[in-house]
Amino acid sequence: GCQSLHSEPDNSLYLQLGERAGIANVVEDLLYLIVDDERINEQFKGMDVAQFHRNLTDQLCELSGGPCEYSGREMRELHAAMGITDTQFNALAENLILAMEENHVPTTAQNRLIKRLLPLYPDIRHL
Ligand code: HEM
Repeated sequence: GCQSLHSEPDNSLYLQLGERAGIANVVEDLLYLIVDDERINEQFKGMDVAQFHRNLTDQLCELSGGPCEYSGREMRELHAAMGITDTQFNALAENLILAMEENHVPTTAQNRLIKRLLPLYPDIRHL
């Protein structure tokens, strides 16, 4: 009841994901899945793996209500030239779900994170 009167940010998803350390593990496993996935691995050739890991971890931390600030480039600016197809977008989402499964993230939390990523779709897919 009284809780809703305070404007505390909701960090329950962040906690379900295991905080920043848990998210970092998910992103690491996501990277292995990307490398093995013929649908998308060509796009990722030559990227800075450490920077990608740090920035995506910060982004998912922030999006889940955690105390992080994404400091990478805008989604549209990053992905505009890549010509990303719907199939490729879905492949990445699928790999993220698999990486969360591997880290025993509850299905409800998986769904909540995917839901928060969907608004980024228009900025990521081929424009
Ligand atoms: C929900 C979907 C996605 C999210 C949230 C996302 C997020 C990000 C973030 C945060 C970065 C910055 C990492 C850095 O600074 O290096 C990034 C870079 C990148 N993304 Fe995505 N991305 C998504 C979908 C995709 C898809 C579907 C592809 C290709 C199939 C893709 C290809 C790349 C590549 C190649 C980079 C590295 C760019 C570079 O180093 O210049 N992304 N993405």
